[in-house]
Amino acid sequence: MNRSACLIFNPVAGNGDPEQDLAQICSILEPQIDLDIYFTTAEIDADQLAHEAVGRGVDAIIASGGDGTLSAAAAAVVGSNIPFGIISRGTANAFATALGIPDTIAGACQVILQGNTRVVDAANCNGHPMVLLAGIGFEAETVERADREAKNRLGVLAYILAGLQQLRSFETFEVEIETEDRTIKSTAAAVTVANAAPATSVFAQGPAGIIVDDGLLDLTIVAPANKAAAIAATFHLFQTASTGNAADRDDIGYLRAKQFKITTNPPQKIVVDGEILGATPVEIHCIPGGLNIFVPLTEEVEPVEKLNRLPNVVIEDKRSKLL
Ligand SMILES: Nc1ncnc2c1ncn2[C@@H]1O[C@H](COP(=O)(O)OP(=O)(O)OP(=O)(O)O)[C@@H](O)[C@H]1O
Repeated sequence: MNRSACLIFNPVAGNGDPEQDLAQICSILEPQIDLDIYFTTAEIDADQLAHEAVGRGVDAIIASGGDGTLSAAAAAVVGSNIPFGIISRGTANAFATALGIPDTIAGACQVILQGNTRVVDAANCNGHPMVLLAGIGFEAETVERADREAKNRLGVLAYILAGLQQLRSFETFEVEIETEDRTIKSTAAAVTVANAAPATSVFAQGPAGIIVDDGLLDLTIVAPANKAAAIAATFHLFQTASTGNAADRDDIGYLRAKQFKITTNPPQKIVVDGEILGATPVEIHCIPGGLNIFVPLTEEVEPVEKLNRLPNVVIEDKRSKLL
């Protein structure tokens, strides 16, 4: 018997041809999965459609669109234990990259067909579900600058140009960060709290690796003294993220905690999973194991060991004694 799933499809996401995209998805999935297809509209978003699907008790929910659609649908699925699949068709595709899911339609569909799922954390930001990250300050301003029209014209370059423009009006703010056991006060240009983040979300890349199922959130604070330092700090984060190292500059700090309460002076805009969501103060807490996501099958990595050339080495296999 075929599996079944609710497919939530944003027909205006990205720059592709939505009819072709949908036809491709159906041609790959429908031989094995009965799809019940719902389209987002300007009035009915992925969040509402996913909520309704959860209410109907569907077997699986698949969302296809840009990061906005995927995050909104994921948010509605948090805590339901319903397997969730994503097919990225957006500009940045941060959601797929952060979770190691292919960002091509064919690749993403294969992952769903394989049926392998992984339980990952989610988070809650001022009452709204969050899967990837919340950006305060610089990143929020950049996202706001990269509007729909610019994204249609320029794709991911729209974010880069918006970032460069934003750097011209570089500003810092006072920030107070409260965790379950500490309060930290500093000045900052950007504060990012990540549950999961692709390497391209540079302002989330203070720590060496963001673990998506550790029950903790990673906060990065970027506090450059001036524009030149801001550029250098951004470049440093870009480099360290690409090489998998933790940031090592005095004006970049990071810490892990289960929850953060962040207050700024003056108030700063917040972007959550790519969408502007009000302004500070903000409270964010981790929801351990909140999502059950279709992810690629990965080969088990054998623990590495190297013993055989040690001088006078003797290795005794205890299991053979028991036989
Ligand atoms: N049928 C529709 N007509 C107009 N707007 C829509 C429709 N369906 C969804 N939207 C809007 O699309 C936005 C979400 O777009 P989404 O993030 O999926 O794509 P994107 O902007 O192309 O991708 P990215 O976030 O990667 O830049 C939401 O603001 C939603 O209201």
